[in-house]
Amino acid sequence: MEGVDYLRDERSKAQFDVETMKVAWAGSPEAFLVCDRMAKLVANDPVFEKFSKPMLGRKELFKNTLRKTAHAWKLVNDLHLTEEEAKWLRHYIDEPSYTDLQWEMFVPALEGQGTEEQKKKWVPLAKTMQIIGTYAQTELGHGSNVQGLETTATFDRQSDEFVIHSPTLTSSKWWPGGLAKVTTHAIVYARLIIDGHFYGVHGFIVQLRSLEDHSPLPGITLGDIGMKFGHGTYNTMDNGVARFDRVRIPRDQMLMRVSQVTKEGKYMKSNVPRQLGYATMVSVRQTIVSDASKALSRAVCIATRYSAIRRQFGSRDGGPETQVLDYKTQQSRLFPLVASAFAFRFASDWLKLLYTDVKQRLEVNDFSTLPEVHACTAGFKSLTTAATAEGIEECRKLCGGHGYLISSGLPELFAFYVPACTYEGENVVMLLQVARFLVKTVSDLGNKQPVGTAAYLGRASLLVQKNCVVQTAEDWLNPIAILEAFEARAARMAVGCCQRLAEFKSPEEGFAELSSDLAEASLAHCQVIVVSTFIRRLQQDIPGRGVKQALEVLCNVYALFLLHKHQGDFLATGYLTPKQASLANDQLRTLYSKVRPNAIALVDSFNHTDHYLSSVLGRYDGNVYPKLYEAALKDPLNDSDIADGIHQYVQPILKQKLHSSKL
Ligand SMILES: CCCCCCC/C=C/C(=O)SCCNC(=O)CCNC(=O)[C@H](O)C(C)(C)COP(=O)(O)OP(=O)(O)OC[C@H]1O[C@@H](n2cnc3c(N)ncnc32)[C@H](O)[C@@H]1OP(=O)(O)O
Ligand SMILES: Cc1cc2nc3c(=O)[nH]c(=O)nc-3n(C[C@H](O)[C@H](O)[C@H](O)COP(=O)(O)OP(=O)(O)OC[C@H]3O[C@@H](n4cnc5c(N)ncnc54)[C@H](O)[C@@H]3O)c2cc1C
Repeated sequence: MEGVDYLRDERSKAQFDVETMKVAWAGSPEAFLVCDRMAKLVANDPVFEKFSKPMLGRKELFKNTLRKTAHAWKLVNDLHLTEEEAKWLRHYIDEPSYTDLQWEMFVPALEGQGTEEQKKKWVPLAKTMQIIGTYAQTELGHGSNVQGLETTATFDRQSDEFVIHSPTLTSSKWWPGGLAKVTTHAIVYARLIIDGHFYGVHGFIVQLRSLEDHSPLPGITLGDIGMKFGHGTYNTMDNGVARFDRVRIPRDQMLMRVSQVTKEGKYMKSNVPRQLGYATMVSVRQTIVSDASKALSRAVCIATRYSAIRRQFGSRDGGPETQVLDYKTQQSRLFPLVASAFAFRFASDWLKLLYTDVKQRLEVNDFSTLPEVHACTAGFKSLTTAATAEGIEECRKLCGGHGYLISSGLPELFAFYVPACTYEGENVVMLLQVARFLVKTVSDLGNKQPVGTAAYLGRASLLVQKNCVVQTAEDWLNPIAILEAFEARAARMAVGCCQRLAEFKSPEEGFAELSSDLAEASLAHCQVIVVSTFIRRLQQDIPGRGVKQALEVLCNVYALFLLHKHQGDFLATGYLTPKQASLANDQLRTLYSKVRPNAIALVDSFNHTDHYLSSVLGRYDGNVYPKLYEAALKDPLNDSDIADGIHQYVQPILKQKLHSSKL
């Protein structure tokens, strides 16, 4: 029956004001209004329909996304949307497309690495979509090792040009989004060569296609790299390959904020560190953290609503069976993920502030906080994407068999999300960047007091000696106890690694040998920051009936779940006793009971539309079974009772005359 809310009873149990929680989740009343408006705009526009996507072939998928992207751009202009609104519009359209690269990478690369003159020329062209650009860094042979890229940019003094060339097969640019069929320009990362000397990898603005007829320019070979994991998700995007055969570009198309090449061929370094050439990656990693909370919130919304509808076992005297959401095992798998979505949300808000601060500093050539911001963005990127990818898969399993149906929304979400663990810095490689920062910080403790996110390491000598004072399960509700446990474990792991590094012949050899331990120490460090960010968020004013209390429960769930998951670390580093670890787990069970009545209201607070969720299991009204049936009937195989191929391939088998020996 239409109009019935099958989750009404669940919603009535909420102990907090959902509307205010929506604002807390969005970040501010203004942010909530923008998201809400853009979500509804997309949900109510038939052009953005996406339920038929799984049935489309590759070419149709790609064209369908081009059509949606063109419509979105028209809306941006017709409705005079701000950049922020346009970003949310893209988000809710929910289809990887060339515009992701245009806005998340091409424009930021121009803005961050271009000179004032270059920005003046190129940024307006990009922002009005008169040119469409991508970020062409990765090659067939190298992705993580940026300094190992092989594409060359050789300066030709005579013509005042750079010659962009792909000298080997492995130097082919490979992966850039939009490159295969759409983009007219790219920031191509290449080794700069002047008079036979190498000057490291730099970014160059290269025009790829004619602005008249869209054909590739002479000397440039472009193509698609082929189908990717999952069907209807990343295959909407034309990730591409590019080869350059001595393609000439004017000298002023090298991005010259970090270093310049004069027309005489002199290489000049600005007063800025070369790492600024990596600034675009910092910017996108920060966005990826924010996207992690969105993707995880989507998965847990589906799994929580479905778990309230789904019933198995426990019926007595013909009464209703137990909602699977009431099983402690279901809660212990699901509620930490709900809590993680909130933790990542607040961590990303904080990271945004940190990034905004560093951006302002970079503009006035203050590079002092760049290493810390790089470590934070790299570490958070790794922590949040790994947990989100695992979380989406866990949500699929939490939905039992139906979770495996495309109509559950979870397989496509997983396929769409999982490359985030690889792109923009492979997750382990990113943790090793955090490790470099940690090793430096710990090694320097005698000379320099660490600040910001590493400040707790300044108390390392104390943290390696102190023991946990928790005596009861209730003691684990104290944020000071929680935070100290995380700091002590992280400090002990980092200090332990540094002590063992000293036993090796060289730091490089030690770093390579201990890299697994270093990656674990880095994760522990990042968890300190995420937990402390959540705790600090709760120290702020949070209006609304019961909102702060509900968030406090989630904060404790997040922290104690991590403590339970990594109790091996906490015990091995000697800060906790097994009894204290067990008390934490007791408290965790109590906390799950506190989350239970609020479960549906918490996921309602994400304010996700049914369009965005695209999940029969996660429908707002909980009308799962009739809609599952309806969705199944729409499968093309159900167009007729007798499918194509039955007469040709099945009936002959059924009608075969068997020899008696085979009977
Ligand atoms: C939200 C929308 C999504 C849009 C779709 C996304 C589509 C995907 C796009 C992409 O994937 S684009 C390609 C992204 N590629 C990568 O992320 C490559 C990963 N590799 C690297 O980032 C680096 O090369 C490295 C692994 C971090 C460093 O390797 P290496 O040790 O060789 O570095 P060096 O060049 O020698 O520099 C080391 C020095 O620099 C510091 N550093 C490294 N990165 C940064 C940075 N981003 N910002 C600031 N500083 C950085 C590093 O810590 C070292 O410092 P020191 O220890 O020497 O002080
Ligand atoms: C969907 C998608 C979209 C992308 N879009 C773009 C784009 O628009 N533009 C672009 O330029 N690129 C893009 N990329 C490429 C992406 O940035 C790279 O794939 C990524 O940086 C990882 O590099 P890699 O493929 O070389 O992995 P590798 O580095 O080859 O990783 C393979 C394995 O080696 C390990 N490893 C590597 N180095 C080390 C080390 N030092 N220590 C220990 N272990 C190590 C890794 O942990 C991993 O397990 C995209 C990739 C994907 C999947």
